[in-house]
Amino acid sequence: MLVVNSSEMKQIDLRAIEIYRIPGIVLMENAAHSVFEEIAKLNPRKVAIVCGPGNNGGDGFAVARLLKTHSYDVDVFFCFDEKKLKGDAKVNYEILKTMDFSIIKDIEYLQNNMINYDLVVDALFGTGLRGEISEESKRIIDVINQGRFILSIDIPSGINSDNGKSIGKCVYADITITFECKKYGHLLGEGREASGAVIVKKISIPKKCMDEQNIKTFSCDDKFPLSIYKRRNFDTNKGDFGKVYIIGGSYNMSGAVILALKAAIKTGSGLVCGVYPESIIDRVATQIPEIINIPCEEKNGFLEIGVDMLNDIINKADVISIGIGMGKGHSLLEMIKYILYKFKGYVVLDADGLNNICEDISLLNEANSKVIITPHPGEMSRLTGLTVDYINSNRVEVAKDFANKYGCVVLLKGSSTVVSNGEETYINTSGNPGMATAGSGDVLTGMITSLLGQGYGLLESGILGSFLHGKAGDEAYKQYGYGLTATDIIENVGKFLKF
Ligand SMILES: NC(=O)C1=CN([C@@H]2O[C@H](COP(=O)(O)OP(=O)(O)OC[C@H]3O[C@@H](n4cnc5c(N)ncnc54)[C@H](OP(=O)(O)O)[C@@H]3O)[C@@H](O)[C@H]2O)[C@@H](O)CC1
Ligand SMILES: Nc1ncnc2c1ncn2[C@@H]1O[C@H](COP(=O)(O)OP(=O)(O)O)[C@@H](O)[C@H]1O
Ligand SMILES: [K+]
Repeated sequence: MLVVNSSEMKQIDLRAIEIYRIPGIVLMENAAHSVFEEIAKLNPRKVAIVCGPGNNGGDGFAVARLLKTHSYDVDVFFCFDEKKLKGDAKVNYEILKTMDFSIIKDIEYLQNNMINYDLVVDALFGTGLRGEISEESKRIIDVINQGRFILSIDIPSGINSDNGKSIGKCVYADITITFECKKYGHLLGEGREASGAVIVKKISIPKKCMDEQNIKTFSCDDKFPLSIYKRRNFDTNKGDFGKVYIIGGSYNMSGAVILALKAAIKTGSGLVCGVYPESIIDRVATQIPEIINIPCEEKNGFLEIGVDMLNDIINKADVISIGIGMGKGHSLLEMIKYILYKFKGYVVLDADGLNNICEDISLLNEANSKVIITPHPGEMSRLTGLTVDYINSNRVEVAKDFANKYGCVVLLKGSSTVVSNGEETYINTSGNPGMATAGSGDVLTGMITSLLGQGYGLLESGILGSFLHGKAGDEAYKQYGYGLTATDIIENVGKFLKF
């Protein structure tokens, strides 16, 4: 499903109005109808609609009229100066005034009588919200949040529709009805939680008008990423699913590479090779009998792979994952460089693979490998010099820009993972806060490595991998709640890999 920011939505609306000659008031009426339809399903006894001074408030006024004409008991709250109203919002406000509507100015009234309302509609601010919100608006949001059931129109008020950040205070809705397509704010940051269940309704904007916007950002829903996953022929053998190498681990850090190797096997790889320091062979080999062990020379507990062995790996591998639990050092950076120049297959760079290349990030541009990087915001901050806060406020742009600049696929981890090849960008929202646990990212790396080996492309593996990782985490959550572990995620992956 398409995802837009506020400026893209505005351009779509403007084109619909100016080029396709659909009056704005018709769009607002359609928006109001679609909200009315959803409210009717809830069959409320008494509804409070809290309206703001812009078109989001205009939607609210129109919904109030539709409810009233269908004999619902509805009160409108409007705590702003009516002189602020303009355009279509003003038209709908004026209509209400002709209908003997009680438009209540005092939000305390709602607070004191909340018990009487079984539905509160939040039509305070939509995609036009900018900057800080006043104490007065915060007070209104506090009161809305006391509602028994809260429906937000377009986006919960207080959420920045471009990045999901709460600008001071926000409504926490049970459901959000939005128009034509999702906004970034429904999927990212606090907005993901604040939106509740998001329902997308058509408001008669022509498909051509949408297409002309040339939107290349998408949300992942159940159907889409799973439809990438291919059924296997009966007549297959283990060699058909790629030979993948996971290079990582150090004397003090063996768990991460074990998790990645297990995840690769459990995601369906036929041949998984673990390349790690020889001193941890007992730990790794006893944990995963299914892998091919390639113990290597080491110095002070860190990998020191000779050129002959590197060449052997490069010749045999379809996919090489580098970095997990590997540590940082000059010879490790040299090894990564060597692989990136010599190897023409897929490379997954994660964790210390990324921490090592921070010193010489331009090597990504010179790479002959096809690279996917899987940083969390901290790693992305080290790679780019941007702050974690900036990265989290601009997740889509940061991932997209990096992918463009360095010619790789970027999978930016977090509660909503963003995957971009610079042109197309996907936002994944499967997963849960229980997955913020040590080793969870190592599992994702193993899964992506495995999918690349099975023939999925860089972008496909990133999208499918992050989606499956989240789904497996959601299954693990059902069993163990926030006590879920990285191993529990691995155990649940297979549930989604069947037909
Ligand atoms: N376009 C269309 O065709 C359609 C659009 N539709 C609907 O329109 C909505 C977008 O409407 P919008 O652009 O009028 O913005 P909206 O969210 O109501 O807020 C603007 C108002 O809030 C105010 N305000 C802003 N920031 C503030 C702050 N920090 N603190 C306090 N006040 C602040 C701002 O004041 P100003 O900055 O102008 O002084 C202005 O008065 C969209 O979400 C959807 O619901 C549907 O009808 C379908 C068709
Ligand atoms: N709140 C959350 N909701 C969904 N997924 C999450 C959440 N927190 C973390 N994750 C996922 O868990 C993984 C954590 O990876 P990472 O930070 O690299 O951890 P580690 O280094 O311990 O393996 C990422 O895939 C991330 O997207
Ligand atoms: K709203």
